[in-house]
Amino acid sequence: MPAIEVSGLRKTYRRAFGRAGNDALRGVDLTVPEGSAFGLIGPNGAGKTTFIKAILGIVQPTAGTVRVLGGSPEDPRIRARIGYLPERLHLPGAWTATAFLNTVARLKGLRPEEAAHLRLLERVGLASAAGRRIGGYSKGMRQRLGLAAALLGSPSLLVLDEPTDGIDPMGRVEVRSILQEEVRRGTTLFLNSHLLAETERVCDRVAILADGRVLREGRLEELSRGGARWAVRFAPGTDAGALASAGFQATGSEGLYHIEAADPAALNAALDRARAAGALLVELKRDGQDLEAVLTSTVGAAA
Ligand SMILES: Nc1ncnc2c1ncn2[C@@H]1O[C@H](COP(=O)(O)OP(=O)(O)OP(=O)(O)O)[C@@H](O)[C@H]1O
Repeated sequence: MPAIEVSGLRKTYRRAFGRAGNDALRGVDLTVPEGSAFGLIGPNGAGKTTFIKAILGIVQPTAGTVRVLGGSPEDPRIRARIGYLPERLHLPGAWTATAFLNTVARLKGLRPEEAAHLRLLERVGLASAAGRRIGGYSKGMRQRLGLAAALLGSPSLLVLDEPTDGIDPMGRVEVRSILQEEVRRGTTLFLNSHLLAETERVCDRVAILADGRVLREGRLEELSRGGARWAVRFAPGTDAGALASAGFQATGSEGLYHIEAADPAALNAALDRARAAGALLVELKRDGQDLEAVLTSTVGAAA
């Protein structure tokens, strides 16, 4: 059973005074497999937040169907299994983080457990600020608290709208490792982020949304077409003829070669042939497009 199954989803925001509506989603079909780490990317105004709100039952679709964790997003039993970090967080400034988590736990139908909440605050790097008023928190601290609230009760599905917004680079590394831990635990992750490097590091599937439509969807390595092609750098002085007969194509740049290898065995066999000819490997990386290039070329081609 997929974690999220959306078909023919449309959302038109009505405008006042009878003016034409604003089509935020124009017929979206999307399936998010259970246990996947799924990234939604796209330009400003593409409909990403609207899509997230629709799968959470926060906005009512104009047309189409939404199933989440096998049920309706409006079912409180389904909602209790979803952790959500919204794009714009509204936090009560006069409260402490612990009081806030206690209330969120109650709203989720969980028993407030102080020790567990403190562990959670520690996990998001807020242990030392647990007793401080939220009003005095920085933007990044507020995001971390929002993430802690989303993680309450070990949800089956984690929906995060720009989770690292305002978080410093060190903090992003921490957040990333929390998300990776959750995915390893079996949680399905649905991530909307403009930080494509984050999506690339955390997600295994990606959908590109633009102007209310899904332009591409698939496994990250399929989208980046980097699966079979490798860039290999050898130490200077290697016999170019020997490398060519080992299957490496010269690029014109000193020591840099390309090779197509369907799987790790084929890649290693080619490297063994090169080494047998005296070549010394210096650098090896996949020769695909990064997500930024995939996004800009996909959106550019559709415009
Ligand atoms: N409450 C609303 N009323 C009217 N129009 C809205 C509303 N919310 C969003 N829209 C419009 O719907 C479209 C999609 O907005 P949405 O916020 O879903 O995009 P997004 O991809 O999340 O954008 P961003 O990356 O800038 O956050 C935009 O044209 C936006 O102006």
